[in-house]
Amino acid sequence: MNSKYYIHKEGLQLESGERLKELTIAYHTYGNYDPKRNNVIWVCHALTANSDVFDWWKGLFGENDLFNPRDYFIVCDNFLGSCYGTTGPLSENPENGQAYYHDFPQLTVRDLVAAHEILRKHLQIERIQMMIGSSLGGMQALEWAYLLNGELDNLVVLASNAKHSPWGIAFNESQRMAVEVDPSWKESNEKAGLDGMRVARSIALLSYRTYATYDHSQQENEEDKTDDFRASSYQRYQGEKLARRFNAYSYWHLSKIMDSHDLGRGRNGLVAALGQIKSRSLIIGVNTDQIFPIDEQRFVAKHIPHASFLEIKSLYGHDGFLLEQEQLSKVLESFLIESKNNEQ
Ligand SMILES: CC(=O)SCCNC(=O)CCNC(=O)[C@H](O)C(C)(C)COP(=O)(O)OP(=O)(O)OC[C@H]1O[C@@H](n2cnc3c(N)ncnc32)[C@H](O)[C@@H]1OP(=O)(O)O
Ligand SMILES: N[C@@H](CCO)C(=O)O
Repeated sequence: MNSKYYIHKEGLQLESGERLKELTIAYHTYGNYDPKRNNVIWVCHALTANSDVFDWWKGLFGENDLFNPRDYFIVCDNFLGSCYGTTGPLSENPENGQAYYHDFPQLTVRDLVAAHEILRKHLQIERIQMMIGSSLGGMQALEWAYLLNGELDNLVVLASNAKHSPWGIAFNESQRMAVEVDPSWKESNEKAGLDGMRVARSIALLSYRTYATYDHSQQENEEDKTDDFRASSYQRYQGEKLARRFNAYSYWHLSKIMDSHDLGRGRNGLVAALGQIKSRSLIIGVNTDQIFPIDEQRFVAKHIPHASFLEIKSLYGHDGFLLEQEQLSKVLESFLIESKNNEQ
């Protein structure tokens, strides 16, 4: 992946009151600052992605895509608690030299944003032309946009919300229950809870896709089948695919982080908090999203002073934000052109 690493020796005070003594942040940058340092695109990735945005968001980010290293200085960092290089449950706890495993502290979206802010200062980025985040990444982007003032020109939030819903929390709790009933979850090693996580990913996928997605991609070719259905092997394969690249501790924690998301907590509620966001904003929803229904994005757009709402169409439900690059590329290009015209 060729990540870069920043080690922040001062550590981080968490919202819970606990403290991470030392913090490593893994990140990627592509391109260079323009002479005015006004070409920074910062990406806040979603649940199981990583900082290599050119790898997982091709079609939107790449050498020949809208966000390319000739025109932009692109930054993406792996967020706190994940497992792609930034401090997480498998990292060494400086207090005892062992991996944190079950002792990793509970985090909130605000802690993740505090880590992004540490990296922004380390990279001496004074102004971000556009921040883009989707799903859990969109939660971080909104939270960070609330905290930034003149430093952020444009905000793009995709398939996300301002406070996680009871429906979303229920899906997350069901996934944690799957991890917790795995007998190996009680152990302290890298493989603990992996069977449970396989089930959890299968549950999650039902919220990321739709009836129509499965109807389209998992129909049987044989008429008289009574077992071994394609949809069954698909669910199992998806669990397996995640187990090859993730760990159950991070997965468990990330779902808790998502549940913690409430932009209005301690800030006189959501409407007041959204009203404080100064950046020009584009809030995008996927018409078939079952887990972050588009009314959530309409609400966000309605209460940010300089925001517009846009709906993209997809067969893929929530995961449409990762797959509909062509539609996204067009709308984001227009958004950036309008933004430049407004500046002149
Ligand atoms: C190191 C890394 O990999 S890092 C990060 C990469 N991932 C991320 O960034 C997270 C974001 N990405 C994602 O969540 C997903 O990749 C998405 C949403 C973009 C796409 O989902 P996918 O799982 O690739 O697509 P889809 O749902 O079409 O499934 C295709 C896979 O299922 C397999 N599959 C399809 N039908 C079946 C079936 N009936 N039975 C078994 N397997 C099946 C395909 O062979 C394919 O396998 P492959 O991924 O090994 O090639
Ligand atoms: N399917 C994506 C998005 C979830 O919001 C992921 O695993 O990161």
